[in-house]
Amino acid sequence: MYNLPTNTKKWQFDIFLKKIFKKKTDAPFAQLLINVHPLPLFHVKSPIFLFYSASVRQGIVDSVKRALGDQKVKSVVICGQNGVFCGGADIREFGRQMSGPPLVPMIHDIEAANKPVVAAIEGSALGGGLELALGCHYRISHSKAKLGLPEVTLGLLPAAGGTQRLPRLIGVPAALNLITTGRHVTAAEALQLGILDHVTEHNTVDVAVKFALSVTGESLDGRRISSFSCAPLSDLDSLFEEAMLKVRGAARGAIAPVACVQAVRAAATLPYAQGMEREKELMATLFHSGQARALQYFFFAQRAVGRWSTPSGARWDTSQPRPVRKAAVIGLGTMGRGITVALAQAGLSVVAVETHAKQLMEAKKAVPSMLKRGAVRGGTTIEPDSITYSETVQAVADVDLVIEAVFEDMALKEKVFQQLSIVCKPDTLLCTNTSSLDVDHLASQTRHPELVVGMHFFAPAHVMKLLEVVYGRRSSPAAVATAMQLGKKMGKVSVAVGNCRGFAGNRMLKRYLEQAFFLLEEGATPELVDRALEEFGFPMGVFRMSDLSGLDVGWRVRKADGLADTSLTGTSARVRQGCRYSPLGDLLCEHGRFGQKTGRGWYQYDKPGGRVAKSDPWLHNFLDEYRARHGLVPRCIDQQEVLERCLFVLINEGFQILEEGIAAGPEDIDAIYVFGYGWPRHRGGPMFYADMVGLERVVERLERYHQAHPNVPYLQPSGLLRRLVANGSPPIHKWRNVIKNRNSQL
Ligand SMILES: C[C@H](O)[C@H](C)C(=O)SCCNC(=O)CCNC(=O)[C@H](O)C(C)(C)COP(=O)([O-])OP(=O)([O-])OC[C@H]1O[C@@H](n2cnc3c(N)ncnc32)[C@H](O)[C@@H]1OP(=O)([O-])[O-]
Repeated sequence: MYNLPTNTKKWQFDIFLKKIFKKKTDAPFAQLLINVHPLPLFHVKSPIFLFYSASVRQGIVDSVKRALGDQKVKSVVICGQNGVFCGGADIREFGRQMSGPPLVPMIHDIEAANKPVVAAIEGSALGGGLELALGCHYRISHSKAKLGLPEVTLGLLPAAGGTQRLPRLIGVPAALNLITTGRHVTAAEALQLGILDHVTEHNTVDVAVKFALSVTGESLDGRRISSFSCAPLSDLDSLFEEAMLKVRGAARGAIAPVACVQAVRAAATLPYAQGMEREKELMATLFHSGQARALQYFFFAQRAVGRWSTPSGARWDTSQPRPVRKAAVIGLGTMGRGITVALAQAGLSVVAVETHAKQLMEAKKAVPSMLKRGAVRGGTTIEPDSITYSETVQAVADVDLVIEAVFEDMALKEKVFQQLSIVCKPDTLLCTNTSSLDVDHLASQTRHPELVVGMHFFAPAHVMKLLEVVYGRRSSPAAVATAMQLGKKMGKVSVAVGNCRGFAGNRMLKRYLEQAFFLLEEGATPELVDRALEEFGFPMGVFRMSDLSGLDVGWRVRKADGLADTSLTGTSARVRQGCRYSPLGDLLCEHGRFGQKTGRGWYQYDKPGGRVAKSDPWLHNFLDEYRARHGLVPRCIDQQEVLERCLFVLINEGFQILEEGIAAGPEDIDAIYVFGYGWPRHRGGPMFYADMVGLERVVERLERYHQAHPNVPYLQPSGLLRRLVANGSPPIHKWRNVIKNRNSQL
């Protein structure tokens, strides 16, 4: 077996072949194993996209041509390098001018070859990588490999024959599922589906070589997938109608899944060549789309947040995380239970503490069933004794890290941190799951404030991917690094943010919610506002979401802030600290309308805990009376205004957060909103959306709404937003430079 360095030039490859031929001619098996240009993958800094980097594609095209043209070569094995086959196209290249030999003809040449070509798959065979393997006559894989056509997650479709060959190989229903979801499958599932011919635990290339030798000279007619027909289906139309309904329902406006269904339909209804034309046509509708740009931006954004930094100069690559083997959770309410489950699922031993006997009992029942459901979903098994329960904080004396998740009340949390500071080992990290309270204040309750950080989980904590890691003024780099790493170990996307009221996510959400309330005052209805946001792509509009999370949660915070005072009348009823305020949410709560949990909120539900929201005539009367009482004349509000007021204030607060250094870059805010608040991924995130809409337009609209509502100061465009526009609205990947120059802190 011969390996070539990745940057092998064509002429070097020729010399390599000459040397091989010279040396091996007398070898027993004259069939030459052509390691068709080792395909390095995922070496950071190494080029990943082998098919689209012209030189690599040229290298592959040349070596395959040479191998296929050489009479002495009886079979070919295509394999990767460093245990990875190929992750498909280099996504970074999509924004650039494409060059070099096209992918499709190369795969055709391999498929049409008159000698067996075997793909030896290790690590990943994704996108164009799997499409190459589908062009081969046989596919051998290592048992740990992952395979898939994830193009739809990048706003694209498999455009190198994947939509035409996969349905012919494994059938339309299975291919539809893989292509419209973009999910990765294990080698075992790929074998069961019929994608693979053999799975091995051993050296895949060796097995592939032996296999390639064993099939030398055999007919390949039955091995050229493009010549297959799709397995007949009883009712093709209803299958595709159903599939289209399903993707449209799940896609919430994303266009790639719809195009994927159309492309697979072509495979089921058209001859291969016409199907390939259809695939090409559909890819052309996606390739330069805004959604594809948004999804490809987000592919890198969610990886960029791992490279965190803080204003004090702490960074991901210079801060050493501490090992965390044993953790504790204080408070076993809804959040505490979810965090306990997530820690156990990450393989940690957990001490779960609840001082209220009833709540402890309920948690002891709930947590095991949550773990069981998780085990079924994730195929994971949890050691039954990995969680121990206790009624006293003393039980956490020997843990490495504690997450406090008691009721959202500062006085209660202060007491817990004072206790922990006494009970725990001096180097134990003390973390709080508060969603808005002051982390620095809690740190000041302890002997080691440098070991205090926020770990803000999102409900349900064992399901939601987002984790805001909140660093305080005195949090040490090691404390931040440890929390970030633990988050990753729990399968979370951890985003480092600074300590301020509501941190990043909830701080922006407050502005979004307030604008929604103001829109109701001015004539909108919850239905109109929610429809606009759901058509934009949110899974739930702001009012349906509030009903789900409970109106009383926000009410408690507003009361704690001294805002929720419905005894005020006249103009002062709708003004707080000189700014406009809407008591609508407070009034609803005073009517006991907390949302789904009470069966009444902004909508009505068939019973307390009901999930299906129905318009509520009571609510509409209540709004009419409220407007009349405050002399508000309702006006016609369209979806555009709803979107601009709700989303642009959220975005503007995002810029304010970047300006203050609370978040290091736009990717952090976009990851927070996509993974924590349902911002549609195919819109990239709030900051990317602002870049797409145009920063000038965002400024112009905000100024227009501020003129109309001068007592809403945060409608004024933030300084950073104005500065970016003054700097010619540079593209989003250049914003960090503008931020850096302004903010010496960063
Ligand atoms: C014609 C054809 O039909 C079409 C058109 C296509 O083929 S479209 C392309 C289809 N292919 C994909 O969608 C595969 C995408 N990649 C992944 O799913 C994962 O990467 C992975 C393979 C499962 C490995 O996960 P990982 O967790 O081990 O490492 P990582 O942190 O994710 O990645 C490690 C580093 O590699 C970078 N990277 C990974 N895949 C990349 C890719 N395809 N292009 C460019 N960079 C990539 C990534 O940004 C990171 O960089 P940095 O942050 O270190 O600077």
